[in-house]
Amino acid sequence: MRASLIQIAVDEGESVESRRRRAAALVREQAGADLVVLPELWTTGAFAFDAFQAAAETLDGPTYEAMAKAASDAGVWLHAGSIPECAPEGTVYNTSLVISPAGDLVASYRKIHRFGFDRGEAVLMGAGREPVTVPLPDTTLGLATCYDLRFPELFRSLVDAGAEILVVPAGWPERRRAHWTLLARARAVEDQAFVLACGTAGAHAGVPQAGHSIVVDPWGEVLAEAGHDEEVLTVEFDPAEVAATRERFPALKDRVLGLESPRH
Ligand SMILES: O=C(O)CCC(=O)C(=O)O
Repeated sequence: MRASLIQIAVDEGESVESRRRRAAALVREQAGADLVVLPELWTTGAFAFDAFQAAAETLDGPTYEAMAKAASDAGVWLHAGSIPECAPEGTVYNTSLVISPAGDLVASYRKIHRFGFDRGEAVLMGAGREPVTVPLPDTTLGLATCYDLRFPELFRSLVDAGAEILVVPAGWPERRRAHWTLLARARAVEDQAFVLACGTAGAHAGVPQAGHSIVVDPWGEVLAEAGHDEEVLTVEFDPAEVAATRERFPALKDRVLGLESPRH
């Protein structure tokens, strides 16, 4: 499988429309890849809280339209990152879209763990409730978004549902870059899965972004890592390595579920 992670720059000086055009052009340039991934909230920026409401769109809105066309022109599976989704009842969610090479929306995932404690996304957006996996022809994707990376139980539920490639679009800040790399590797090792974690470059709302998109194999080895600036990170790997790793080192089979409460 050939995957391209588009670590697009999200800077304040650029309009949403311009960035959408640039993202579509970058997706088209990935013709020949099997899977292309964009980051979290790349239309507005993950920290541009004031922009969420105005930029919120429906699942069939302008970002889906532009990305569906780009995916079908390039003939790729596209994880189009996430958008501020305006749901029919008016709630805004941080929602990822997966689009087939025919341009169909095959899955959407509303971010479950909202970031910000008592501000930002945590108060402005609704929380998703449903983990989502996406079957591709030869493997299965498990979807998570940014802050979700800190919650291993979500990833275990994706693995239990058959996920072999964990795709994590993010808008991770530079300040906590060490956590990003460490957590991406931890999720890969403990879940014996590929992790494709695609962040943004640039700076918006006073928050410099980490970049450093990363692809980790089921043994925890880093297959590729981007730098700090806008970049397309391309990597080739064999999804069958997941089954081989789980067979060779069957730690997942030793899970003990339903533990009793700790004794005091
Ligand atoms: O967990 C972190 O440090 C960053 C999370 C984040 O920026 C987000 O979920 O938008």
